Amino acid sequence: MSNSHKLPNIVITGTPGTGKSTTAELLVTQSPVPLKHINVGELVKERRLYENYDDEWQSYIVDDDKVLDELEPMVADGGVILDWHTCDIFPERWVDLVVVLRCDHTQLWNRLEARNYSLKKIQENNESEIMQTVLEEARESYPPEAVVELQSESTDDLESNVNRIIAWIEAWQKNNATEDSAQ
Ligand SMILES: Nc1ncnc2c1ncn2[C@@H]1O[C@H](COP(=O)(O)OP(=O)(O)O)[C@@H](O)[C@H]1O
Repeated sequence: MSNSHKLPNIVITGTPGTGKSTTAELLVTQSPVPLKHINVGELVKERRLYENYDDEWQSYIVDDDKVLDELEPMVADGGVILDWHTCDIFPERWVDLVVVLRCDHTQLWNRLEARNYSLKKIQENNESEIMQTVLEEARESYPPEAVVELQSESTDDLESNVNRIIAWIEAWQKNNATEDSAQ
């Protein structure tokens, strides 16, 4: 995708509560280039891209094929931020950068408690963060140079993460412009 698009697609992933949406929203407002934030979890709900709802885990059983069909035209032109707690379903060719947000588990616990998640769901997510499940998933699904792990525990982290992603986008554009003119 990087060869045929003027802007990169970026996945922002991480355990629920690590700060994906907050980071994506700030990135959209601060980016010098236009970016579109897609909260994939919201999209799944709005467009019913699920098989059913699991009461016990309080979550949707997502229909991956439906999600991919829905997203394909949206990512085609680049400049999209895909915000989701999982990343391995997105084809490698769609994605130019995968940002995995991380958070100290005590702080994560408090954030999820503030969301009124059930104890079971808080424990599940907390354990997943400790086991760095999403990071492992990203590393298994994308080339090492495409995966960046960033802490998201403070407002300073938030600002510096957004600045780093913007710097990365600018570098990507420069490389891409060089590739375009060389063709
Ligand atoms: N870097 C950060 N520093 C402080 N609070 C944060 C940070 N990132 C996220 N938060 C807070 O944590 C909560 C969860 O953030 P959110 O962006 O909704 O997470 P996610 O999209 O990963 O589920 C929100 O209340 C948000 O304000």
